[in-house]
Amino acid sequence: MTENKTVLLGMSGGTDSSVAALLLQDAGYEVTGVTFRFYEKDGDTEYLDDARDLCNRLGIRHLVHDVREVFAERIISYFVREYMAGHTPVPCTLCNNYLKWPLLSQIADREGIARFATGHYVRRRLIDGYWHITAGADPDKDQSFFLWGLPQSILSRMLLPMGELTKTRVRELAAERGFLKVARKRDSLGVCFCPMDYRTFLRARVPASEIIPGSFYDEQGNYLGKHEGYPFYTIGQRRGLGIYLNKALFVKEILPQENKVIVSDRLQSLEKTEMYLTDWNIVNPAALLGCDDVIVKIRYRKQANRCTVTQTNDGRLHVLLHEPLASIASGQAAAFYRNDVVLGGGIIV
Ligand SMILES: Nc1ncnc2c1ncn2[C@@H]1O[C@H](COP(=O)(O)OP(=O)(O)OP(=O)(O)O)[C@@H](O)[C@H]1O
Repeated sequence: MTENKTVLLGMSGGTDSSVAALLLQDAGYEVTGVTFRFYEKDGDTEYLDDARDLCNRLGIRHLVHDVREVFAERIISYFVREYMAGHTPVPCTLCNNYLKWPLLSQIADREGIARFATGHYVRRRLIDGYWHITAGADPDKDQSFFLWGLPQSILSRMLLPMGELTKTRVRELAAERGFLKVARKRDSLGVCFCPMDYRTFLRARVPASEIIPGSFYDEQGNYLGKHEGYPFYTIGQRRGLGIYLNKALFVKEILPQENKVIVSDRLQSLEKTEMYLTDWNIVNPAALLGCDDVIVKIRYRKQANRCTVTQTNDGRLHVLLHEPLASIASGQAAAFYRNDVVLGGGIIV
Protein backbone atom coordinates (compact mmCIF):
# COMPACT_ATOMS: atom_id res chain seq x y z
CA MET A 1 0.00 0.00 0.00
CA THR A 2 1.39 3.46 -0.81
CA GLU A 3 1.75 5.84 2.14
CA ASN A 4 -0.79 8.67 2.32
CA LYS A 5 1.56 11.66 2.28
CA THR A 6 -0.83 14.38 3.41
CA VAL A 7 -0.01 16.45 6.48
CA LEU A 8 -1.66 19.30 8.37
CA LEU A 9 0.95 21.71 9.76
CA GLY A 10 0.28 24.12 12.62
CA MET A 11 1.68 27.43 11.31
CA SER A 12 2.22 30.26 13.76
CA GLY A 13 3.85 32.51 11.19
CA GLY A 14 7.15 32.01 13.10
CA THR A 15 10.52 30.63 11.99
CA ASP A 16 10.11 27.05 13.13
CA SER A 17 6.75 26.19 11.62
CA SER A 18 7.70 28.01 8.40
CA VAL A 19 10.86 25.94 8.01
CA ALA A 20 8.83 22.87 8.96
CA ALA A 21 6.62 23.59 5.91
CA LEU A 22 9.68 23.69 3.65
CA LEU A 23 11.08 20.46 5.05
CA LEU A 24 7.78 18.59 4.82
CA GLN A 25 7.43 19.64 1.19
CA ASP A 26 11.02 18.52 0.54
CA ALA A 27 10.11 15.15 2.01
CA GLY A 28 7.31 14.80 -0.52
CA TYR A 29 4.33 15.68 1.68
CA GLU A 30 1.26 17.49 0.44
CA VAL A 31 1.12 20.13 3.18
CA THR A 32 -1.92 22.04 4.39
CA GLY A 33 -1.19 24.87 6.83
CA VAL A 34 -3.52 25.84 9.64
CA THR A 35 -3.13 28.93 11.80
CA PHE A 36 -5.03 29.02 15.06
CA ARG A 37 -6.21 32.38 16.26
CA PHE A 38 -5.47 31.85 19.94
CA TYR A 39 -4.78 35.35 21.11
CA GLU A 40 -4.05 38.67 19.42
CA LYS A 41 -2.29 41.36 21.38
CA ASP A 42 -3.85 44.73 20.55
CA GLY A 43 -5.56 43.15 17.52
CA ASP A 44 -2.22 42.40 15.82
CA THR A 45 -2.78 39.82 13.06
CA GLU A 46 0.57 40.09 11.26
CA TYR A 47 1.23 36.44 12.14
CA LEU A 48 -1.83 35.45 10.07
CA ASP A 49 -0.56 37.41 7.07
CA ASP A 50 2.93 35.91 7.46
CA ALA A 51 1.57 32.36 7.56
CA ARG A 52 -0.72 33.03 4.59
CA ASP A 53 2.07 34.66 2.55
CA LEU A 54 4.39 31.74 3.18
CA CYS A 55 1.70 29.28 2.11
CA ASN A 56 1.12 31.28 -1.08
CA ARG A 57 4.84 31.22 -1.87
CA LEU A 58 5.01 27.47 -1.31
CA GLY A 59 1.72 26.72 -3.07
CA ILE A 60 0.20 25.34 0.13
CA ARG A 61 -3.46 25.50 1.12
CA HIS A 62 -3.90 27.64 4.23
CA LEU A 63 -6.69 27.38 6.80
CA VAL A 64 -7.45 29.77 9.65
CA HIS A 65 -9.20 28.43 12.73
CA ASP A 66 -10.52 30.91 15.27
CA VAL A 67 -10.29 29.55 18.82
CA ARG A 68 -9.97 32.84 20.70
CA GLU A 69 -12.99 32.15 22.90
CA VAL A 70 -11.88 28.68 23.85
CA PHE A 71 -8.32 29.91 24.47
CA ALA A 72 -9.61 32.80 26.60
CA GLU A 73 -11.54 30.39 28.82
CA ARG A 74 -9.37 27.28 28.92
CA ILE A 75 -5.97 28.98 29.01
CA ILE A 76 -6.16 32.67 29.96
CA SER A 77 -8.93 32.42 32.58
CA TYR A 78 -7.34 29.26 33.96
CA PHE A 79 -4.02 31.14 34.23
CA VAL A 80 -5.63 33.95 36.22
CA ARG A 81 -7.70 31.55 38.37
CA GLU A 82 -4.61 29.53 39.26
CA TYR A 83 -2.66 32.55 40.49
CA MET A 84 -5.74 33.67 42.44
CA ALA A 85 -5.79 30.21 44.07
CA GLY A 86 -2.15 30.64 45.13
CA HIS A 87 -0.95 28.13 42.52
CA THR A 88 1.62 28.29 39.72
CA PRO A 89 -0.11 27.66 36.36
CA VAL A 90 1.36 25.94 33.28
CA PRO A 91 -0.54 27.46 30.33
CA CYS A 92 1.84 26.22 27.59
CA THR A 93 1.57 22.63 28.78
CA LEU A 94 -2.22 22.81 28.84
CA CYS A 95 -2.42 24.56 25.48
CA ASN A 96 -0.23 21.92 23.82
CA ASN A 97 -1.86 18.90 25.40
CA TYR A 98 -5.50 19.97 25.43
CA LEU A 99 -5.80 22.49 22.59
CA LYS A 100 -3.10 22.65 19.94
CA TRP A 101 -2.50 18.97 19.22
CA PRO A 102 -6.13 17.81 19.69
CA LEU A 103 -7.25 20.61 17.33
CA LEU A 104 -4.71 19.54 14.73
CA SER A 105 -6.03 16.00 15.01
CA GLN A 106 -9.69 17.07 14.71
CA ILE A 107 -9.07 19.32 11.71
CA ALA A 108 -6.93 16.68 9.99
CA ASP A 109 -9.80 14.20 10.39
CA ARG A 110 -12.32 16.71 9.08
CA GLU A 111 -10.15 17.46 6.05
CA GLY A 112 -9.20 13.84 5.37
CA ILE A 113 -5.49 14.50 6.12
CA ALA A 114 -3.41 11.56 7.33
CA ARG A 115 -0.75 13.19 9.55
CA PHE A 116 -0.21 16.41 11.49
CA ALA A 117 2.92 18.36 12.35
CA THR A 118 4.32 21.34 14.23
CA GLY A 119 7.66 23.10 14.55
CA HIS A 120 8.26 21.73 18.05
CA TYR A 121 11.84 20.75 18.88
CA VAL A 122 11.03 17.18 19.88
CA ARG A 123 11.27 13.71 18.35
CA ARG A 124 9.22 10.58 18.86
CA ARG A 125 10.16 6.92 19.20
CA LEU A 126 8.26 3.63 19.21
CA ILE A 127 9.22 1.65 22.33
CA ASP A 128 7.52 -1.64 23.22
CA GLY A 129 4.63 -0.81 20.92
CA TYR A 130 4.01 2.69 22.39
CA TRP A 131 4.89 5.98 20.71
CA HIS A 132 6.82 8.28 23.06
CA ILE A 133 7.91 11.90 22.78
CA THR A 134 11.70 12.18 23.09
CA ALA A 135 13.89 15.25 23.52
CA GLY A 136 14.82 17.37 20.49
CA ALA A 137 18.42 17.28 19.25
CA ASP A 138 18.99 20.93 20.21
CA PRO A 139 19.29 20.91 24.02
CA ASP A 140 18.66 24.66 24.20
CA LYS A 141 15.35 24.34 22.36
CA ASP A 142 14.07 20.95 23.53
CA GLN A 143 10.29 21.23 24.21
CA SER A 144 9.62 17.65 25.34
CA PHE A 145 8.82 18.92 28.84
CA PHE A 146 5.53 20.37 27.53
CA LEU A 147 4.24 17.31 25.68
CA TRP A 148 3.69 14.59 28.29
CA GLY A 149 -0.10 14.60 27.97
CA LEU A 150 -0.62 13.37 24.40
CA PRO A 151 -2.51 10.12 23.73
CA GLN A 152 -1.34 7.40 21.34
CA SER A 153 -3.99 8.47 18.80
CA ILE A 154 -2.04 11.73 18.41
CA LEU A 155 1.52 10.46 19.00
CA SER A 156 1.12 7.80 16.32
CA ARG A 157 0.21 10.36 13.62
CA MET A 158 2.55 13.27 14.39
CA LEU A 159 5.47 14.41 12.25
CA LEU A 160 8.22 16.48 13.87
CA PRO A 161 10.50 17.99 11.25
CA MET A 162 12.45 20.14 13.76
CA GLY A 163 13.41 17.21 15.99
CA GLU A 164 16.86 16.55 14.53
CA LEU A 165 17.79 20.21 13.99
CA THR A 166 19.28 23.05 15.98
CA LYS A 167 17.67 26.47 15.90
CA THR A 168 20.83 27.88 14.29
CA ARG A 169 20.51 25.37 11.45
CA VAL A 170 16.79 26.15 11.09
CA ARG A 171 17.55 29.86 10.61
CA GLU A 172 20.29 28.98 8.09
CA LEU A 173 17.87 26.79 6.14
CA ALA A 174 15.34 29.62 5.90
CA ALA A 175 18.04 32.07 4.72
CA GLU A 176 19.52 29.60 2.20
CA ARG A 177 16.10 29.22 0.61
CA GLY A 178 15.57 32.98 0.40
CA PHE A 179 13.02 33.29 3.23
CA LEU A 180 14.80 36.15 4.94
CA LYS A 181 11.92 37.47 7.05
CA VAL A 182 11.37 33.93 8.33
CA ALA A 183 15.10 33.50 9.08
CA ARG A 184 15.24 36.69 11.12
CA LYS A 185 12.10 36.38 13.23
CA ARG A 186 12.63 36.72 16.93
CA ASP A 187 12.20 33.66 19.14
CA SER A 188 8.99 33.75 21.17
CA LEU A 189 9.69 34.10 24.86
CA GLY A 190 7.65 32.85 27.79
CA VAL A 191 3.85 32.70 27.79
CA CYS A 192 2.44 34.01 24.47
CA PHE A 193 -0.41 36.07 25.95
CA CYS A 194 1.36 37.40 29.03
CA PRO A 195 4.32 39.76 29.37
CA MET A 196 7.33 38.42 31.29
CA ASP A 197 6.01 40.25 34.35
CA TYR A 198 2.75 38.41 35.01
CA ARG A 199 1.82 40.84 37.79
CA THR A 200 0.92 43.61 35.36
CA PHE A 201 -1.22 41.11 33.48
CA LEU A 202 -3.07 40.04 36.64
CA ARG A 203 -3.63 43.65 37.71
CA ALA A 204 -5.26 44.38 34.36
CA ARG A 205 -7.60 41.37 34.63
CA VAL A 206 -8.54 41.05 38.26
CA PRO A 207 -10.69 43.63 40.10
CA ALA A 208 -8.47 45.79 42.34
CA SER A 209 -10.49 44.66 45.37
CA GLU A 210 -9.31 41.07 44.88
CA ILE A 211 -5.58 41.72 45.01
CA ILE A 212 -4.87 43.67 48.14
CA PRO A 213 -1.76 44.14 50.28
CA GLY A 214 -1.19 41.51 52.95
CA SER A 215 1.59 40.35 55.24
CA PHE A 216 4.74 38.27 55.13
CA TYR A 217 5.41 35.99 58.08
CA ASP A 218 8.30 33.71 58.93
CA GLU A 219 7.79 30.03 59.75
CA GLN A 220 7.33 30.85 63.43
CA GLY A 221 4.51 33.27 62.67
CA ASN A 222 6.51 36.45 63.17
CA TYR A 223 5.43 39.39 61.02
CA LEU A 224 8.16 40.41 58.55
CA GLY A 225 6.56 43.07 56.41
CA LYS A 226 3.89 43.99 53.87
CA HIS A 227 3.40 42.28 50.51
CA GLU A 228 1.43 43.50 47.50
CA GLY A 229 -1.10 40.65 47.39
CA TYR A 230 -0.54 36.87 47.58
CA PRO A 231 -1.13 36.19 43.83
CA PHE A 232 2.06 38.09 43.07
CA TYR A 233 4.27 35.46 44.72
CA THR A 234 5.20 31.90 43.79
CA ILE A 235 6.64 29.06 45.84
CA GLY A 236 10.44 29.24 45.90
CA GLN A 237 10.52 32.91 44.85
CA ARG A 238 13.52 34.73 46.19
CA ARG A 239 13.75 38.02 44.36
CA GLY A 240 11.39 40.94 44.46
CA LEU A 241 9.91 40.25 47.88
CA GLY A 242 10.67 43.73 49.16
CA ILE A 243 11.84 42.49 52.56
CA TYR A 244 15.25 43.87 53.34
CA LEU A 245 17.01 41.63 55.84
CA ASN A 246 20.66 40.76 55.42
CA LYS A 247 19.85 37.22 54.37
CA ALA A 248 18.09 35.54 51.46
CA LEU A 249 14.41 34.66 51.95
CA PHE A 250 12.30 32.21 49.94
CA VAL A 251 8.53 31.95 49.61
CA LYS A 252 7.57 28.73 51.38
CA GLU A 253 3.81 28.84 51.49
CA ILE A 254 0.95 30.95 50.10
CA LEU A 255 -2.29 31.18 52.10
CA PRO A 256 -4.90 32.82 49.83
CA GLN A 257 -7.72 32.77 52.42
CA GLU A 258 -5.67 34.83 54.85
CA ASN A 259 -3.69 36.73 52.19
CA LYS A 260 -0.54 35.57 53.96
CA VAL A 261 2.81 34.65 52.43
CA ILE A 262 5.16 32.55 54.58
CA VAL A 263 8.86 32.92 53.90
CA SER A 264 11.89 31.04 55.13
CA ASP A 265 15.59 31.80 55.17
CA ARG A 266 16.41 28.12 54.66
CA LEU A 267 15.90 26.72 51.18
CA GLN A 268 16.07 23.32 52.87
CA SER A 269 12.80 24.00 54.64
CA LEU A 270 11.10 24.18 51.22
CA GLU A 271 12.27 20.67 50.37
CA LYS A 272 9.86 17.78 50.01
CA THR A 273 10.35 14.09 49.38
CA GLU A 274 6.98 13.35 47.83
CA MET A 275 4.23 14.92 45.78
CA TYR A 276 0.86 13.98 44.28
CA LEU A 277 -0.35 14.53 40.73
CA THR A 278 -3.79 14.82 39.13
CA ASP A 279 -4.76 15.11 35.45
CA TRP A 280 -1.89 12.76 34.70
CA ASN A 281 -1.05 10.79 31.60
CA ILE A 282 1.14 7.69 31.39
CA VAL A 283 2.35 6.42 28.02
CA ASN A 284 3.12 2.84 29.06
CA PRO A 285 2.32 2.00 32.69
CA ALA A 286 4.76 -0.93 32.73
CA ALA A 287 7.63 1.41 31.85
CA LEU A 288 6.85 3.90 34.64
CA LEU A 289 4.87 2.63 37.65
CA GLY A 290 7.08 1.14 40.37
CA CYS A 291 10.29 1.59 38.34
CA ASP A 292 13.25 3.03 40.25
CA ASP A 293 15.12 4.56 37.31
CA VAL A 294 12.61 7.30 36.48
CA ILE A 295 13.53 10.99 36.40
CA VAL A 296 10.99 13.68 37.27
CA LYS A 297 11.30 17.28 36.13
CA ILE A 298 9.15 20.07 37.47
CA ARG A 299 11.12 22.81 35.79
CA TYR A 300 11.94 23.26 32.14
CA ARG A 301 15.66 23.54 32.86
CA LYS A 302 18.36 22.60 35.32
CA GLN A 303 16.50 20.10 37.45
CA ALA A 304 16.14 16.34 37.32
CA ASN A 305 15.35 14.09 40.31
CA ARG A 306 15.12 10.33 40.58
CA CYS A 307 11.72 9.12 41.77
CA THR A 308 9.35 6.15 42.07
CA VAL A 309 5.79 6.62 40.85
CA THR A 310 2.75 4.68 42.05
CA GLN A 311 -0.99 5.11 41.63
CA THR A 312 -3.09 5.89 44.72
CA ASN A 313 -6.50 4.40 45.52
CA ASP A 314 -8.17 7.73 44.80
CA GLY A 315 -6.78 7.93 41.28
CA ARG A 316 -3.83 10.26 41.77
CA LEU A 317 -0.15 9.54 41.19
CA HIS A 318 2.23 9.46 44.14
CA VAL A 319 5.78 10.53 43.37
CA LEU A 320 8.37 9.43 45.90
CA LEU A 321 11.51 11.51 45.38
CA HIS A 322 14.80 9.72 45.97
CA GLU A 323 16.43 12.98 47.03
CA PRO A 324 14.56 16.00 48.42
CA LEU A 325 13.40 18.64 45.95
CA ALA A 326 12.77 22.29 46.87
CA SER A 327 10.07 24.66 45.62
CA ILE A 328 7.36 22.23 44.53
CA ALA A 329 4.29 24.35 43.76
CA SER A 330 0.68 23.32 43.26
CA GLY A 331 -0.44 23.77 39.67
CA GLN A 332 2.99 23.14 38.17
CA ALA A 333 3.53 20.24 35.82
CA ALA A 334 5.76 17.26 36.53
CA ALA A 335 7.13 15.31 33.55
CA PHE A 336 8.63 11.82 33.83
CA TYR A 337 11.63 10.74 31.78
CA ARG A 338 13.90 7.77 31.25
CA ASN A 339 16.98 9.29 29.60
CA ASP A 340 15.51 11.43 26.79
CA VAL A 341 12.17 9.60 26.64
CA VAL A 342 9.01 11.19 28.06
CA LEU A 343 7.08 8.55 30.03
CA GLY A 344 4.18 10.75 31.13
CA GLY A 345 3.40 13.54 33.54
CA GLY A 346 0.72 15.31 35.52
CA ILE A 347 -0.25 18.39 37.49
CA ILE A 348 1.03 18.81 41.05
CA VAL A 349 -1.59 19.18 43.79
N1 LIG B 1 -1.17 30.13 16.36
C1 LIG B 1 -0.75 28.93 15.94
N2 LIG B 1 -1.39 28.27 14.95
C2 LIG B 1 -0.97 27.06 14.51
N3 LIG B 1 0.10 26.43 15.02
C3 LIG B 1 0.77 27.02 16.01
C4 LIG B 1 0.40 28.30 16.54
N4 LIG B 1 1.27 28.64 17.51
C5 LIG B 1 2.15 27.62 17.59
N5 LIG B 1 1.86 26.65 16.70
C6 LIG B 1 2.59 25.39 16.44
O1 LIG B 1 3.21 24.94 17.63
C7 LIG B 1 4.63 24.92 17.47
C8 LIG B 1 5.31 25.32 18.76
O2 LIG B 1 4.88 26.60 19.11
P1 LIG B 1 5.69 27.51 20.10
O3 LIG B 1 4.97 28.79 20.20
O4 LIG B 1 5.99 26.72 21.28
O5 LIG B 1 7.08 27.62 19.37
P2 LIG B 1 7.82 28.70 18.49
O6 LIG B 1 9.26 28.40 18.66
O7 LIG B 1 7.34 30.06 18.76
O8 LIG B 1 7.41 28.22 17.00
P3 LIG B 1 7.40 29.12 15.69
O9 LIG B 1 8.83 29.57 15.45
O10 LIG B 1 6.90 28.19 14.63
O11 LIG B 1 6.46 30.26 15.99
C9 LIG B 1 4.90 25.89 16.30
O12 LIG B 1 6.12 25.59 15.66
C10 LIG B 1 3.70 25.65 15.44
O13 LIG B 1 3.87 24.49 14.63
